[in-house]
Amino acid sequence: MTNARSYVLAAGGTGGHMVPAAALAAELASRGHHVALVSDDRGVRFPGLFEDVETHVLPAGRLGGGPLGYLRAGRNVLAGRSMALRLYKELKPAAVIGFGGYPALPSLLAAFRAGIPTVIHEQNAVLGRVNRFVAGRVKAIATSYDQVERMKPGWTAKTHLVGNPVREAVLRLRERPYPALDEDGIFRVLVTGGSQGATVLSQVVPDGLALLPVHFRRRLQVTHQARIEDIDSVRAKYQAHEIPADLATYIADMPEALAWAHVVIARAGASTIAELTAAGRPAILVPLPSATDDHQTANAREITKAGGARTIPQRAFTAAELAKQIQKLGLDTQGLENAAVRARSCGRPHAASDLADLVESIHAPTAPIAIRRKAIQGRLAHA
Ligand SMILES: CC(=O)N[C@H]1[C@@H](OP(=O)(O)OP(=O)(O)OC[C@H]2O[C@@H](n3ccc(=O)[nH]c3=O)[C@H](O)[C@@H]2O)O[C@H](CO)[C@@H](O)[C@@H]1O
Repeated sequence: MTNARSYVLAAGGTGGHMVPAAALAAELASRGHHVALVSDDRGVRFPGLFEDVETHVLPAGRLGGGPLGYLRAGRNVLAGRSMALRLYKELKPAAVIGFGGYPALPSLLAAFRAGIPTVIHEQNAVLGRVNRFVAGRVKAIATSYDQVERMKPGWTAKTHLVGNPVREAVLRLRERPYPALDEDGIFRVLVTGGSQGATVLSQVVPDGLALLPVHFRRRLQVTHQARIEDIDSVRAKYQAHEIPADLATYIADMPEALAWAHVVIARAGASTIAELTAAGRPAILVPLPSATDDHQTANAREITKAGGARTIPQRAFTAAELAKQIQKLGLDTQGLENAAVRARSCGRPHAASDLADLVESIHAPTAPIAIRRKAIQGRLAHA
């Protein structure tokens, strides 16, 4: 393939950064390009995402922790940048694509130093810290929402709305109908707190579901992702309430869990929202209040406004409130199906291919190796 290029993807360690990076890696690989991932220890080991991708761990630093913390972080960033420069000599990437998170920073700084074109992708409705730090110097900024807070007017010309790429298996759910729901049939609830789980969902959801009238409670089938330290108490609660529940600290096959869910109770992490809107699943969202710049509340806005989700701030997320919301939803089959359609209407199913198009359009100042060689041979032939 003459236009095969090498690309480096740089992403932080949480699922919110790694999942879209994996979706772009798959899309670029399917176009014949070579892709390498640069991340931290956590990122490269993310379950089920990068088995077929070349991975590199670089030191990175998280800013904060007083003067000593900053010093340590600065040292790590510089060490990571030097290692990335050595890596680029070998890989000769046509572009470096950052997905935010501190582990992405050294790779982007190295790309600036080496004159390699850069693209950043922002998953959230608020530009994250690392992306904000580098946004002025990158060639293109890809966003997931129409409205992104913390952007500067000077960046508009290089900003492209592509959406937040999801896994192929999630995208396929778009063509599957909302699971059949009849008034006395099984009602499936999926509970997920993002890649790290969320204690508040474990504290509130089992007790909230237990408050439902008995005929509704008997219809419930729950899949609940809980943090390791919470899982035993969550299991005990569901058993005590006689609500059938499958529990996991990490749901390995999230596309399948989503496929069957009638309603999803979740945090409002960027990939969770992208998956709900790709598949079209109604949701009750409880944004993480401590998220930087309250970005999860911002992420939840579009799907909530469209009528595909209800957002409950964590301070108001009580068992009684949850029971009220679930009962309202569960008793209105048509309303739930409408909410599924509205959630789906917010999806951006071409995100991975639009982002790959953008990346391919950002050429390195020099052409890819194969083409360059051909051009030199051509020039020699004409000499
Ligand atoms: C706590 C925190 O700081 N979270 C941030 C983190 O995402 P965080 O990883 O918490 O959450 P996201 O919703 O963005 O992504 C979670 C991903 O993990 C997958 N998953 C999750 C649970 C599970 O059991 N199985 C599974 O496969 C989900 O399907 C999804 O693809 O980065 C996102 C993107 O910058 C932010 O929007 C989030 O606010």
